[in-house]
Amino acid sequence: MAQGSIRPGTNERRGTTVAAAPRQDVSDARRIVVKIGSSSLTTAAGGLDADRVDALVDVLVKQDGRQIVLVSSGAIAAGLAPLGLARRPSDLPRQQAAASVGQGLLLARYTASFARYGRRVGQVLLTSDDTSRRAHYRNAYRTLDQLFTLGVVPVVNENDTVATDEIRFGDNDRLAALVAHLVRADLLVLLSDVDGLYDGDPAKPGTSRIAEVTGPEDLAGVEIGRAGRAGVGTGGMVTKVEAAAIATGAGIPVVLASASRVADALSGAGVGTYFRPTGRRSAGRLLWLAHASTPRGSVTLDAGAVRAITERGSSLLPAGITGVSGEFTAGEPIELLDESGLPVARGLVNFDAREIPRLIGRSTHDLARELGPAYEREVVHRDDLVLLRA
Ligand SMILES: Nc1ncnc2c1ncn2[C@@H]1O[C@H](COP(=O)(O)OP(=O)(O)O)[C@@H](O)[C@H]1O
Ligand SMILES: N[C@@H](CCC(=O)OP(=O)(O)O)C(=O)O
Repeated sequence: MAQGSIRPGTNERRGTTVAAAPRQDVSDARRIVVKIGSSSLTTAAGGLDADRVDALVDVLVKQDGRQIVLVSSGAIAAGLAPLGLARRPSDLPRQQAAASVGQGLLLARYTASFARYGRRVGQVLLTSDDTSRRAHYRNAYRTLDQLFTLGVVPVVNENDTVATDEIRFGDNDRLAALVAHLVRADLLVLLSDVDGLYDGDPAKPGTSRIAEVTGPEDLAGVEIGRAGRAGVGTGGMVTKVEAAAIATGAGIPVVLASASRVADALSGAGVGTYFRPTGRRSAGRLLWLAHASTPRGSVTLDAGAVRAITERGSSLLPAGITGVSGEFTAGEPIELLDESGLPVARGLVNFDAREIPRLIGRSTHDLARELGPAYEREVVHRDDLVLLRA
């Protein structure tokens, strides 16, 4: 582990304190995505905890001059008791049934809680898959922006009832990072039942909180675990660290903190773990394409096509394709492989898989003459393509 670059902060259980670096970008942030996990919204018995919802809302409504998007998990957890389920089911249909019952209850809880301050909430349910499509991405942005304009607090969750295993986020951490990018947030705050990222399993003695992560090299050797104590969360720290990497890579700072310290986390105080931005801010939905979509198949490119898309920013034309695999329809995400089968890029394809064999190696001009003008199009347009290698 790169011990030198990790700044230890307060190890609350051991009572030692080291001053953390100031987080100016956190205190200056105006548009903020706050994500809260199931484990921070439930009672010990597993039901939705109204007091914890109120405690969160009490802080969020006091963020004067700031726009907040709340990404809230908890639909499945909230649906367990009404369905007589003792614990979170492991199969997708019962998880979806629980989410279907619980999402309404979750929103009703937020609606009542924000109403104490005369504030309204709006439900936004997103799937990972459709948000990588251009029209849907634009629409999601427009809806969220309009909710801000109207002073409504958007409460986002994954659309659990329609998401299949293949396209599911499952956890809301990466969804929150992509929403932060979608709304061009200045900050992402991930709230959990643990007060930050630890250098090992926090349940074990001798592990301590990491106050700041400056880049991926700081995480070498850190034991990032999955299971949560409460048994209602899903991704553990793995998905939180992945979410932090997505957001910081897009220029958005991240604070990972305990839900009970949300006020401090939002103020820029040295609580939790602060992940410093590593990349530049970027616009567009291509981040979604890289991180949210599940490719439905692939096409293999010859060396010239690989160079054209990686070095010249070109679209992928039929002439550069040597093979196709998988079942996909036009508009779906596919992977673009080099001749050795390694992924080069991901893109939204303009043809069905079954149409591609007869296009392979042909010029768009010839195809148009032979098959009609509809065939004079790229297989993947450059605007729908994201490179997976630098
Ligand atoms: N290195 C680590 N640092 C902090 N927490 C960790 C680490 N490894 C595993 N965890 C576990 O991750 C849990 C949080 O993840 P999860 O239960 O999915 O929460 P949430 O519902 O908030 O998304 C913590 O309760 C903790 O037990
Ligand atoms: N969409 C799901 C989120 C699943 C979940 O448990 O996520 P998290 O607690 O953030 O790890 C729900 O609302 O139950």
